[in-house]
Amino acid sequence: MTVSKSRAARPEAVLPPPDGRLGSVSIGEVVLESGAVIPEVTLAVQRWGALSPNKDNIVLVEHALTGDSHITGPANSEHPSPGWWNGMVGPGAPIDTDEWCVVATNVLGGCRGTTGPGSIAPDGKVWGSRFPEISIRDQVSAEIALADAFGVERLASVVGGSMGGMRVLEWMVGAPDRVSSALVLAVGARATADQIGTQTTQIAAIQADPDWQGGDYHGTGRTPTTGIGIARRIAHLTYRTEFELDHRFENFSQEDENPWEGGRYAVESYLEHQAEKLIARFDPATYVLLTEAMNRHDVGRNRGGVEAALRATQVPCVVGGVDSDRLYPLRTQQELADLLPGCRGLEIVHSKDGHDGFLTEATAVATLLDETMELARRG
Ligand SMILES: CC(=O)SCCNC(=O)CCNC(=O)[C@H](O)C(C)(C)COP(=O)(O)OP(=O)(O)OC[C@H]1O[C@@H](n2cnc3c(N)ncnc32)[C@H](O)[C@@H]1OP(=O)(O)O
Ligand SMILES: N[C@@H](CCO)C(=O)O
Repeated sequence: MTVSKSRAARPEAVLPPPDGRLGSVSIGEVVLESGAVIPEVTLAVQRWGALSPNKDNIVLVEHALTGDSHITGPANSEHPSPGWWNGMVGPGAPIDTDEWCVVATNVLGGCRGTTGPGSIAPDGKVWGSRFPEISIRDQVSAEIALADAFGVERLASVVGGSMGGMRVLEWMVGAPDRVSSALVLAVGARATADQIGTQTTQIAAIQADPDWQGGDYHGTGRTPTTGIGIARRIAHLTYRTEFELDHRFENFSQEDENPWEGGRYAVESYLEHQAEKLIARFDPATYVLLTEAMNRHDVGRNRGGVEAALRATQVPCVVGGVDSDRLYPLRTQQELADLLPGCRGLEIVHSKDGHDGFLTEATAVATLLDETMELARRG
């Protein structure tokens, strides 16, 4: 991680209020793995629960690809969707906000309050295609800078699934002295060929949309909604399972529609619905940027490879995977569980929902969070 020169002179940042209201924290410049610099980075931050006097009770919750800092609570004027992990955080919840100070950010490159391609660059114009390529490691550099800004030496825990799990791994391996415990869910040590294959296809769909305009569409009145819609439909198929889709939709037609006469299949309508929901809430340029960051995910890069990197961190952790996950198959979590010295063994979430099981299987995920919070208590 690279510390901004200007950061040392900054006054300590103040956490947003403990009721989940959206806050914004400037962390100055972030120097990226590539050597490029983003000069002024602002992170959207939400917080639930009181900070302990010695600032040692923070649980950082990391969102996945299209999530954001709104992990819990209803949709509101600041957030068009309800919290993506509702039920997991709050008084008496698995991450009990009577005990823990829960912090969530919108990731570097995001589109829900954090600096990203749709933000205004220092020259007063939208970043657009000029926004530098980033990595998962860069996203964690920004989060470490945020902890510095709050004067927090060590997180009690960092937890997350999918792209959130990638950031958990980068914390554990890149800053092991700053994390007391972790939950790594539904992710692997590096991107697989299958993931890169489907993800680059999603990027191609967005970039083939004439409204993409080389990534400089912000402010033109044209947005590559068709492209991101197709990307989401492809992605959503990877998030669910063949069995669950066929059980629900078989080869049914959608209600009054007839596929022989230009109508849709039920599963087609379902995927279009998922696409429309994402189109309404997500910037295609962020989708491309974050998807490329996931393609680059490799916790072993410049650390002697995956095995050396994972074996070198002693952070106590829980590793969980979903048995029906075709995108991040269990073998990828088994590798993590085998190589991470702080893991007692792989924990398997049983689900029909595939990769989305880390979002839908509330009871099983709550159990994993309980175990992680127990590790956090041991410090
Ligand atoms: C990391 C993050 O968490 S990001 C933020 C939240 N997550 C996402 O957006 C990820 C994408 N979404 C999903 O993966 C899932 O919808 C989840 C995980 C949120 C919920 O999963 P499930 O509860 O299994 O929902 P499911 O996949 O059945 O989708 C239900 C929706 O499909 C709609 N639907 C079902 N059948 C059809 C159909 N034939 N035609 C059109 N729409 C349909 C339902 O009406 C419902 O709509 P709504 O969500 O607007 O109320
Ligand atoms: N449903 C998740 C999938 C990626 O893990 C998302 O939209 O972020």
